[in-house]
Amino acid sequence: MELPDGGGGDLLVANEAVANVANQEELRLQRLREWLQMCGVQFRGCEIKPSDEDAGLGVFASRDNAQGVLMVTPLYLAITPTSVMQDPDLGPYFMRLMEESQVDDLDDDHVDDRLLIILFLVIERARGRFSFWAPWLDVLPTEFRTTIFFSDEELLELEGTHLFQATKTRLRSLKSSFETRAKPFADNVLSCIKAERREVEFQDFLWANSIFWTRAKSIPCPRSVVFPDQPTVLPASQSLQLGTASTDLQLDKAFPETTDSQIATNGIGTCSEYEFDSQIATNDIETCSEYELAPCPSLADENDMVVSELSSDWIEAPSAADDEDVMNPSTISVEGLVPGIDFCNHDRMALALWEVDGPKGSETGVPNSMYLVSLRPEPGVPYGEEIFISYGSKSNEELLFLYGFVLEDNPDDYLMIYIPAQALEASDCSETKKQLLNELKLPLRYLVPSSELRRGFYEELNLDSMPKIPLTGHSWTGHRKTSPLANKVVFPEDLLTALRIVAMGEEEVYRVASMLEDISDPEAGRIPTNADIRAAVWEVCGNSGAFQLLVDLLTSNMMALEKGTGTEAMDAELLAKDGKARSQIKEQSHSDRVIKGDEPSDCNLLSDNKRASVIYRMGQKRLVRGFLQEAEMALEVCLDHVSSD
Ligand SMILES: C[S@@+](CC[C@H](N)C(=O)[O-])C[C@H]1O[C@@H](n2cnc3c(N)ncnc32)[C@H](O)[C@@H]1O
Repeated sequence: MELPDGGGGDLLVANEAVANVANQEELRLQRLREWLQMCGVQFRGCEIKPSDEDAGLGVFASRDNAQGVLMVTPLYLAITPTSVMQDPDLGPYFMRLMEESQVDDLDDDHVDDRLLIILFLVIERARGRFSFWAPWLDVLPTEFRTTIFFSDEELLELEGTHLFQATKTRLRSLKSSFETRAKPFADNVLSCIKAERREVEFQDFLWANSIFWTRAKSIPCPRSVVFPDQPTVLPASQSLQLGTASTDLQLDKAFPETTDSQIATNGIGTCSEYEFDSQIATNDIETCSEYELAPCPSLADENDMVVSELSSDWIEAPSAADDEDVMNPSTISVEGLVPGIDFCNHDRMALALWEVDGPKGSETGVPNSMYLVSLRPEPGVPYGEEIFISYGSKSNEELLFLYGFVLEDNPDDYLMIYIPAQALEASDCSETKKQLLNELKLPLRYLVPSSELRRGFYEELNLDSMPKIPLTGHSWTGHRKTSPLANKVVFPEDLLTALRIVAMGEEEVYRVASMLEDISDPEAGRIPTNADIRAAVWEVCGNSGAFQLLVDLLTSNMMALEKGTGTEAMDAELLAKDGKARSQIKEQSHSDRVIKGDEPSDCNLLSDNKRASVIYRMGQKRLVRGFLQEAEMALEVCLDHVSSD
């Protein structure tokens, strides 16, 4: 057919190219489905396909009124430290690596369970078509929107936020880990096995790292899966490679049934996936190790942000699962990837979740499996609707850092308030203060949920519940009265105690020390308790120094944010213009866009990374403003209270 103008030919070529890509994608998906089924994954009313939400692939109802168990993945398919060490091809290399790493003890670059899985992914991907996992690896994302993938220019959109430093720190530590551990190991292994590539690059490591953190879960595994009774039994992947019709049966034998009781499920309420936020909210430095964008609590440079450990919510906080382990020794929490269920996208209000079925398979008929279950009431999920799970109540800071997306007006946002180590270091009697903080196990950084603002001074006054004054019964306690408005204070008591300690002047330190001395009697075995220390600090300091320091900290926090990227109002304007441009684009028909060959150019349209950054940083500015107002009002109230005494 003759085309009316020369441009028509180009358009045809462009459209053909688009169709070609779509066909390739469909082929890859088909291969994935067949592979998953061959591996024993059961689809019971759902399928994996591209998500409408610009979120890559997702899981969708494949029939009307889908309900109950929708997908089952046998746990022998999970990639866990155990499965890596038992891999028929790579296991011996990993065993040796672990042994060597124990001897080397390279501080930061030791090989932990997570690095083990990340290295496994790096190598399997480089093996290409020789990898047993190829059909799964082929459909996994190759591009990420997490901040470690931001260009330098995009990263500047985060200047002044916690994520700015955290991203740089994370990249530095990944680089070091790649050079000292990952590359030498992976290149060595790849030179000894069948593989498409013999060398790996830093980008491969970043890819594997992102795949792990965006998809890994803490799985309450039956003990028999983690420690199979017969380690010499043919491991899962090798049996599968044989490609026999009875693959499933062979695999089942790899993990013999035990007499252990049915393992506990990990649904909402019991699964720590859903409790990660509360872990953070405890502000406990020990339990908060999953996600620490915090400044180093040791006396590092103020700007030396660390991400000592980070976690996705696919990886849940350890506590609940650990509790489960203690209560039920037949399960052990193991971090790993579970092909199939790992395609579920996040919705904080999701009505589906994953659970683990025990050795008897009483929920699914598949012993030792993970399953996706929809709790949507009758009539269930309609055909074609996406089935989401909740990754937990996550702030935009976490979502962007760990998964590469944010939620507008995220109700789970929080503000990280930290006391710079320098402020402590530069203050009077810093050593004594450090001792007090250590004694009371008070960290220097706190996560304050945005929801706290709902009960602050700027909400309706509520004087019903009177504050509790810390009383220990010593003659010197109870003199300092608390303002009746103290129940409006939105900041955690631990943060206030830490601030009181850091803000103390020399004289106050001596007074606290002398009060504690009063009640000490080492010969009688009487030493001040933590409650005594808190009470003494309260008696001497009250709240004014703490609130003044807090106001100063939040003011400088706001200045850093605004110096980096402008005011909250400027961000709001950027988003409003972007929103307008986006809706205009939506109005254009899809075919229109295909014919034009690319996205309409609109200078108001923000790139996805920039838009996510603006949403996140605007939320941070809003929170700093809100908490600063609260701190200023609290300071005013407590100064009034002191002067009226
Ligand atoms: C566990 S994977 C889910 C499957 C993934 N969509 C895929 O294509 O393989 C998690 C990733 O999915 C994407 N994702 C999940 N939920 C999302 C959401 N609500 N909005 C945007 N992206 C989302 C993010 O890229 C995230 O890092």
